[in-house]
Amino acid sequence: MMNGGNLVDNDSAVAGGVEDMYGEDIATMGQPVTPWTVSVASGYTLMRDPRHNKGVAFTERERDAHYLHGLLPPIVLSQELQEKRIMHMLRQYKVPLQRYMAMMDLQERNERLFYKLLIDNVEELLPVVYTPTVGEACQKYGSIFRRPQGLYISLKEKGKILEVLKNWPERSVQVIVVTDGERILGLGDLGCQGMGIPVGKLSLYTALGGVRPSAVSITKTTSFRDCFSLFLFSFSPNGRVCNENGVTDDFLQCLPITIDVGTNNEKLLNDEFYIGLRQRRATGQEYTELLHEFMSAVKQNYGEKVLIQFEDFANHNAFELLARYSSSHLVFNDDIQGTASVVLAGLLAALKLLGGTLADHRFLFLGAGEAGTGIAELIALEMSKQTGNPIEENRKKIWLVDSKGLIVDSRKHSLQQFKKPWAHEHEPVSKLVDAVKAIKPTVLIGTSGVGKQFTREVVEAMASINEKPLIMALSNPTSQAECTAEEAYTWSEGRAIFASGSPFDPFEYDGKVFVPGQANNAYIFPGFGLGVIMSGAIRVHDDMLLAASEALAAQVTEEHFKKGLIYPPFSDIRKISANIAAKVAAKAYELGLASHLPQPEDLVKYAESCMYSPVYRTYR
Ligand SMILES: O=C([O-])CC(=O)C(=O)O
Ligand SMILES: [Mg+2]
Repeated sequence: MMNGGNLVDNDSAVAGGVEDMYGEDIATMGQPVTPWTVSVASGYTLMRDPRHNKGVAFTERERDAHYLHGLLPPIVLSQELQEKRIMHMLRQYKVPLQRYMAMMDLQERNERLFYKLLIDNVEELLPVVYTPTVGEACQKYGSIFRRPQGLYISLKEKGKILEVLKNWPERSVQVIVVTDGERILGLGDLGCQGMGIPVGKLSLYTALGGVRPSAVSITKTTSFRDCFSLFLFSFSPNGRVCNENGVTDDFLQCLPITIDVGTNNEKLLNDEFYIGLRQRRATGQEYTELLHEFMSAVKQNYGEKVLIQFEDFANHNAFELLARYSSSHLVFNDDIQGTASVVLAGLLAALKLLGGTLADHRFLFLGAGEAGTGIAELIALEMSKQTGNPIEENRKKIWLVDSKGLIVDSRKHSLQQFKKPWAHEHEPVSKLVDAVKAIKPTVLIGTSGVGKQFTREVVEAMASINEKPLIMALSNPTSQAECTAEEAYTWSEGRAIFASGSPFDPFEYDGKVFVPGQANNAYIFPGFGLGVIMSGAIRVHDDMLLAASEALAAQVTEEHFKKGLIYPPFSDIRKISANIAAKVAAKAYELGLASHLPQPEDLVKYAESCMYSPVYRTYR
């Protein structure tokens, strides 16, 4: 039974909170906790433990109780002042990668301070720990490598994956984000260096969605043997030292994983600092078997209810993995489903500006991969919900262009499976601008992974067809965006409604300030995951994605619309995530997929009470 764990006094579990999953959440903030299960003669180890370290914020009483005197300068600072100091330091760095490295160092040193910074300064720091900077970090991961983060599973571990999972010190993992590094953002194959993505995504799970973090504390790395010898000296006030596995903490956690099957990136293969297997990618049966072993081992080790988020797999594997495991595992593909949900939310909100219903619009995509076809399908599904029309009818309002031109019926025989539903009757059209002129879309969506494809001609064509062209340039990072905010506003003479995957600054055109929205799946997956976890959902259902989209769209207010925004600001993300979580959980209960019974009465309040808070706890 996973109860409050050892950081919280078990007797004082309070109302609210997910009692059997979370001990240390907002609902228990006021109570003192024991930072250390195995107390030792010197507090030095406590200070080196990122999960419990507070640096100069340790109070006099804590310094007394935990043998810290002399190990710290005399000053005692508040967490707020520490935060101010580090923000000031970060702003001195002009190179984004330096900020990224400073943030990673902070995460490794003082986890709560890291999350406090991230939560309080989300709009400023999201581009540092996430897109676009995380993309550059992955490209240079070998050169900037310090302490390993996350779990690496390579071809070398074939046949032993379960053992490797057991090397990870946390037993109670709740969310896994896994990549094989083949399609990192729009940057392509970065092999093992894709690890930056699962690490970054899981930081957002915690900062934006309140799911417990993934960093490892020293207590939990203690082996049974170490525990035993320490046990001879002392034991913790609540009497719990280690269980028989040498694991001292039952909290449910996040786990970043990279599966290394090689890389086809020549530059990395020749890079002396590359951290992965120096071989070309395994494919076919070898790949399938490794992934199958992985999926089975995860279920065996962590049980049915661990949420496995697939991230940045190449198209040819992403669809298949999702299809193969969605009936046996709790799986979610962020690039297909998360992106679809966030874009649909933007469209639902944009209807207030554009008028009409979803079914009144025509959609053209550049890019027919995971994001493109995932979004297209969810739009068609929502249209069906709204109109009662069969989904095949609705698909006809949605057109996709790939690298060979408009997807049309005459190409059907040579198309990959996931593109086939979008092959409608039409003459072949090879260029995007001609497709815009032929299809006359009201909405243009870029999911190609290739930058600068929405040229002046394309945007002007959209603006000549539509009073308010809706243009979404979703490819990440910024370098891969189909066009910039400035280009969209200028070339449409200030008429475009624009959103992008990576952030752009506000832009002034003709005396008016336009604030571009960020249509990034970071709006959805943290709240979505929280909703799945708090309801104990056993499977992901498309209706849960639709519920998430509707919940996000409902957070856009009149004030946002006035600025041309179709997404609420990221600064409100914790509240937004709680609302998304509540709607997703409600849908899981309605569909009979929830296993945490009975259903809490007020799901929003419940979600909020479960969320991790980065404020320092008071130590006994
Ligand atoms: O990471 C992001 O910013 C969004 C995403 O999933 C991707 O581009 O693959
Ligand atoms: Mg992704």
